[in-house]
Amino acid sequence: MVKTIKGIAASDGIATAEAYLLVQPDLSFDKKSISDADAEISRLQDAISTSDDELTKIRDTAKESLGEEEAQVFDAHKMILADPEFTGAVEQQIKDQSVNAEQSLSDVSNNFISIFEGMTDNAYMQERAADVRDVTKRVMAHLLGVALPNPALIDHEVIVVAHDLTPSDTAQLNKKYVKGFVTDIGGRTAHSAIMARSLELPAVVGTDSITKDATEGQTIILDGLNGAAILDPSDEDIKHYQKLAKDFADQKAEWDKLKNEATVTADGKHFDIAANIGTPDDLQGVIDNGAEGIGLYRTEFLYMQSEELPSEDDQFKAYKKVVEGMSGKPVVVRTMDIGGDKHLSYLPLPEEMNPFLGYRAIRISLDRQEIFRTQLRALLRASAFGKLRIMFPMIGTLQEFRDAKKVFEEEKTKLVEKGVKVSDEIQLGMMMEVPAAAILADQFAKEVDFFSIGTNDLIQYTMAADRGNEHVSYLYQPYNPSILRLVKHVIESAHKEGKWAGMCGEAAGDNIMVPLLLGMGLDEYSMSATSVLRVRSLMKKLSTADLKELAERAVNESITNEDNKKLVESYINK
Ligand SMILES: C=C(OP(=O)(O)O)C(=O)O
Ligand SMILES: [Mg+2]
Repeated sequence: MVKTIKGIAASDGIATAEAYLLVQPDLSFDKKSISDADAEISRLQDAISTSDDELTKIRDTAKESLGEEEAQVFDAHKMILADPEFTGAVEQQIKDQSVNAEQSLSDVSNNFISIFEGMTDNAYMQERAADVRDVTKRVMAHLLGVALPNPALIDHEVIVVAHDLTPSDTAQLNKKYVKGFVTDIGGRTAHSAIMARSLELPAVVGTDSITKDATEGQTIILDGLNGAAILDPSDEDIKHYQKLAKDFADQKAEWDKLKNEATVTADGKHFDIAANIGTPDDLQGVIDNGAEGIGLYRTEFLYMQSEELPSEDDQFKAYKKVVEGMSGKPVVVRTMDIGGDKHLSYLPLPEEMNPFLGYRAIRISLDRQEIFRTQLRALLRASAFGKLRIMFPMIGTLQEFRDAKKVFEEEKTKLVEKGVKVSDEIQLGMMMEVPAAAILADQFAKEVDFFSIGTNDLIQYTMAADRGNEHVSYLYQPYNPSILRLVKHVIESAHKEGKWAGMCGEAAGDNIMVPLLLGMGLDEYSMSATSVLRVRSLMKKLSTADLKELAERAVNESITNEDNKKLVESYINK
């Protein structure tokens, strides 16, 4: 029977395919005493050998579809299974303590994990903890006879159904077969949603219940435009959505015509529309969509896709590729923004009650300066190949900005002394995403070269509402006058000091927000590459002269987010 599940529209597009449940099974077990140790060891060996066969298959498929680097992690898993120190210890404990294989595996694995995680001065060994955890899960699933989802083995078109997808889960999806995803939790500005938009994968998040509603192999229509998943659709539904998909494709073809045009409003004012990227692989999408620069390169994805801290040379290659690939157009690179919902398996962070308010971004960089300095050296070297700008994430105090700038200057001086070529025109700016900094924007503006407003975090922190929590997603209110006042203050403060202000949060590509931002004089708009042409088309129809007054009303007269949504809608439809 047809069932429609509502959620949050996270990435545009419509897709129809079979459901693939990416759901972690229950791996809990009871401790049992056993009398026949040999039989128990043979059960363990069967589970290990099945896991090993499975890993060979996964590695080969991953290599073909995702590349050598992504496949290497599975080799590391196979090595653990082949390591007699690990498997021998599990067998020994079964014999010595007469316990079941599940208990012994769990004890030995926990022991290895805590030893590896304790090696705080050896990043390589720390990484092995994540591998042991993963491989233990696989063997445990076989011991318990439950199925573990293996997304790397997907070989036909599917829509992934999951409770949640981490950014690294999302990075591993093979676009050839995965046509979209739908999750129980999450919000529009969570990083997996942002990645879905850059991968052009339709996505619906925050449905609350999709993992319970959908069954493996069931047909799903995913409506990423309106935020719905239709399970077991009728012929009529299929026809309706085919029409919607066609209209969307026609609309996109219309926008495509603007690809080689500059972004100019109806009254002849030029604005820069830039794109946000996560990896150098996203560059093609930026060029295909005619962006006038890169306004945010989220470099943490380079760290997340690596098995260890990326070396200076590896980083240099990635940054050079992006800067060079943009052929002289500006590229704003943000230094590593780890923490919150972005993790590195090889850099275990302390368990925190509130990770978004914790040890993250510039706070880590200033504390672990060897990581920060390596990144800055790689960036400085890449600066010789194009128009590089650097910004720091999560700056909350002027002291943090000054400290980060000092480290940058020190690394620059050292490289110049060594005769390394670096650009003398690198602008240094900051993300405006912490309310404390936005309120003091007038003071920061004297010391930075530019601001880039990160509305995803600025809204989360101003409204005190977790950006990834669907239960409070109604508080994601970009047009709320409280947010608009902060944004206006940031833009005006920049302009007073002769600096520029951009926005790289998701709101920069929002149809209601854009007219307000034009009215406030925002200089640069950076968004998912797939939004660039839609926004260029919108700006062509707008006149900044009228919008100044509209923005004034939105900031000074309106009280709610809804008021402002209506205000802009009635202006556009007039
Ligand atoms: C652009 C932003 O950064 P991120 O989404 O990576 O936190 C933001 O916070 O708005
Ligand atoms: Mg942010």
